[in-house]
Amino acid sequence: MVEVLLAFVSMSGNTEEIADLIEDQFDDTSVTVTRKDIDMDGLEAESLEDYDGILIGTYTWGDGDLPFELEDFHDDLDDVDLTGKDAAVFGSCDSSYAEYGKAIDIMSEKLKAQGAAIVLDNLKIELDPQDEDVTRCETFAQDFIKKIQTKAAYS
Ligand SMILES: Cc1cc2nc3c(=O)[nH]c(=O)nc-3n(C[C@H](O)[C@H](O)[C@H](O)COP(=O)(O)O)c2cc1C
Repeated sequence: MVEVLLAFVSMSGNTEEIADLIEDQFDDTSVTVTRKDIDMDGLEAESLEDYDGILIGTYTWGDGDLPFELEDFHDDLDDVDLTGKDAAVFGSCDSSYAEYGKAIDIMSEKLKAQGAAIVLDNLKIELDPQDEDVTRCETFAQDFIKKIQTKAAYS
């Protein structure tokens, strides 16, 4: 059984909408997805070791900063070995800010530094997903599922 974690933070619901679109793509696949709203459900960094694939969603705060709710999680990842995991990062951004979606880049870099393979380009959606963004979110999820299924088939 291939297990994927879909974990996100969302202050005003935009990143959650993206997570919903991604989660839907796992229906009727052989891949099991576990959804976590980090602010509500909590998430221990070391629990990432339990999954084959990791999808993290985040909005950006301040001047290109991680949201407060992700700071401890991000720091705790220092002690977690993600070698052998496939990962990708997504989130809602706002192009009126200079550091567009920077928290997505920060989280992606951290997962990579801990050994995960970042298998897709970071997915940055402007505010809430519009029609063309829905397709981008669905394709992102489908590509991730394909990659993780292919990897499972050869391991
Ligand atoms: C105080 C503040 C600072 C922000 N800073 C950034 C930023 O640096 N870069 C960016 O792309 N978006 C920034 N945003 C925009 C949010 O990331 C954006 O509104 C996003 O859609 C929120 O996602 P959510 O609905 O999932 O919470 C900021 C928003 C606020 C309120």
